[in-house]
Amino acid sequence: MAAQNATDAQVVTGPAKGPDGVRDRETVTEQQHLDRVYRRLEEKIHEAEFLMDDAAKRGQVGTPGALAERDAQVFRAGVHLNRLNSEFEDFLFGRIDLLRGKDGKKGPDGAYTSVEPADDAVRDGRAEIAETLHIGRLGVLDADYAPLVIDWRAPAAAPFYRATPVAPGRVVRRRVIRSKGRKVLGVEDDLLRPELTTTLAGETLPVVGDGALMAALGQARSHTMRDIVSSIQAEQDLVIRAPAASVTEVEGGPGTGKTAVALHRAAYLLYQDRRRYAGGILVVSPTPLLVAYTEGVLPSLGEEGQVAIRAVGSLVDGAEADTYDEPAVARIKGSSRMLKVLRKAVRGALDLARPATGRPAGQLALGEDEPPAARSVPDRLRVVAFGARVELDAQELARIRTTALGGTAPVNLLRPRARRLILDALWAKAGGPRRWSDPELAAEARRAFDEDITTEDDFLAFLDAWWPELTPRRVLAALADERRLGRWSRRVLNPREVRLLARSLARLDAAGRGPLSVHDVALLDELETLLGTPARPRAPRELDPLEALSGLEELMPQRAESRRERAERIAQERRDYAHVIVDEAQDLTPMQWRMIGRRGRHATWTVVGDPAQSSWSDPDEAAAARDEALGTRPRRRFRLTVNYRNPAEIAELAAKVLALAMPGSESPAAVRSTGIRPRFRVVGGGLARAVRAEARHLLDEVDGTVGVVVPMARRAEARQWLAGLGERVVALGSLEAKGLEYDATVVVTPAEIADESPAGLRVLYVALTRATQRLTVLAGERDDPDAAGVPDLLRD
Ligand SMILES: Nc1ncnc2c1ncn2[C@@H]1O[C@H](COP(=O)(O)OP(=O)(O)OP(=O)(O)O)[C@@H](O)[C@H]1O
Repeated sequence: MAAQNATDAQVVTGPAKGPDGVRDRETVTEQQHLDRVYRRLEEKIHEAEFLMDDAAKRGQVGTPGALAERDAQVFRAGVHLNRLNSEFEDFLFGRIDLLRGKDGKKGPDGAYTSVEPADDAVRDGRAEIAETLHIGRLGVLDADYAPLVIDWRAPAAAPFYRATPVAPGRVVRRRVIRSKGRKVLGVEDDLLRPELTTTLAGETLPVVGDGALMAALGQARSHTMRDIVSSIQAEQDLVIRAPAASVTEVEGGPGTGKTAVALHRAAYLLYQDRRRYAGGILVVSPTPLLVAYTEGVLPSLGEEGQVAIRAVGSLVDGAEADTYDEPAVARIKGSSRMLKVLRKAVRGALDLARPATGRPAGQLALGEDEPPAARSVPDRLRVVAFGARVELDAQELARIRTTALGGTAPVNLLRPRARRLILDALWAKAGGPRRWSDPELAAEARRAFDEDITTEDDFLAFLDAWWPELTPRRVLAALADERRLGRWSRRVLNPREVRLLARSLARLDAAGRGPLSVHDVALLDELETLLGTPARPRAPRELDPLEALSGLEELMPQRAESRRERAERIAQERRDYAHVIVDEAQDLTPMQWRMIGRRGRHATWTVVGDPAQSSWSDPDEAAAARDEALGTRPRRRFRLTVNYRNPAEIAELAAKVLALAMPGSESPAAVRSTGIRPRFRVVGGGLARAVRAEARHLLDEVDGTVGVVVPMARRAEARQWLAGLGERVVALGSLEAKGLEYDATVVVTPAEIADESPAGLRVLYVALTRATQRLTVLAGERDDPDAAGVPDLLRD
């Protein structure tokens, strides 16, 4: 690991490569340790199987005590089996050799806890290694409870990530072990106190190779993200292990590891406090593509099904957004001004249909399949009471509705109140209060009166039509009527905005069915809160006593749902999380912040983002909404400074756009350079041909993936351009590129991307920072390319 804490973008080169003999010997040493670890794991598997067996027998005894004991044993044994049987690519990946510490105290993992060396640990530039720790994905103790492997999240593992030559603590040598399954492939060392002569078991400490981090960064990319557990850098480790109190805010430019850090932090929090966080962490991602790209990371860290990772357009159950609004519409839908409009809409929506003049209540057409908006709102109610007809007319009904709607309670929850007011009015009109002088008899008569009326089918039909239970989708669809929307948004939206918004929602039918955009989903969520869901009797759920033990389901194959199903179920059942992680936070609109805020009212938060990559046009408004969602909770801020994704040559080009997009902001320092400069091509004989040719060229150049980033408006056609080129290449709209990375990218017509929205330059900056190895820029006419094909925006 050569570049630990390479905050100034310089690779701290490790010591010279050891001779092959030393390398082989050290590899054998680590192989022996790994063999020991696996032998111990096998013993544990046998133990676990025995426990499972034994527990099953105890279960047959059948007393409550025996059952509880069986449950606990099955659970523990199951946890072991499940973990031990997992195929880890590199179960063991690190080792640190440490000096004697200040005191002799040991932690629960069997390692010494002292961070600093004892005063006399070094004498005359000589020291002995007093402790060697191996770091891996899970902790393993030997039969005597001595640590064979320390879990990467345990406090004792922190020096592996944090020690630097400037502040080495007790660490003398840090070793990255490359292994696959049971085989050690090689080791790379990093000497943190090169000035010392250090001995290990009497021999001079051998040191081998360098470049573990660089090897990781240079690897070909696939369509799924890898974990970085063996090469987390010091500044990243500080974020991952930051205490979960209140809000942890992380900023950093493209490629600084924000997403990786956020996911590793989720795993760390689970390790720290499983009771609190299991099933209770929500990660919000900007796009379904980024969800798909990142969702394998937590399972590879041994945390399966415990964290809900959801795209911001999929946070509302049953609403899967697959459409992007044009920027002007997105801007309206995302703005907090929409809150005022929606507040009016939920109350106004009760009057959606035209009054059905002259039609008596009880003869209303209320066909089940009829869309709600087509139903008529009755303008009078007639009942028979005390042998006479009693009627409430349109004016009286309107008055009752206004009274019922007073206050801010959710509209659907006000229906019982409205019903009561109607019965009061009918009772009064029928002369009920005058008929009985005895209060008890009067109360009895009133009860009978209410019961008679409310069990009439006609009355129930009236109520359903006059105060229907509104759904968020129905109200959203109601905004598609320009005149109605104009009324509800008076002095909030201007006529042009009203037109744009209404037109964009015309995609939905009257019941709100139809394609939703990402921004519609936040509106639906807001509407759900404003409308409220009336309590309904629930079907009693059959309880299995084993379910009381958290995490058990995933261990019982015969009953288990798939892991993905489980994660989805957790997400559906939970509305309020213990920890909310927001990735690409700079892109959230005020309405989206409100939606996410509702899911983390009692949560602690980790918020990662980069203002320079924001595709939201009004950052101040979004910042205000973010403040509101996060409330007054104290915030701890971190900054990541090193770009691990882009080689310096690509980062340098992107920095030119950054200077235009956000003058004065700093680019993160690229940690490596490839010597390969970005390529420029001018679109000559047609865009499709040029893009296809360039994609082909790059597929030959790299082993992994190629991403072709196009303006949003060209998204659909771009997929056709690449047809038949295979799975390594994908086309994506500029907004979809967020958070993703490819070995090589083609950025198509930068000026068009920049012109697509007020935040277009920042969107272009995102597009230019996706490549790990190669970048080609294809300039169109609007790019005004120079003789070398360099677009105007990318020139010095
Ligand atoms: N310590 C590390 N060791 C190895 N690889 C790393 C490390 N840190 C980051 N990376 C790699 O760098 C790349 C960028 O990381 P990541 O996507 O998390 O960055 P980001 O800050 O979220 O970027 P963006 O803002 O562009 O979305 C990933 O391939 C990640 O695996």
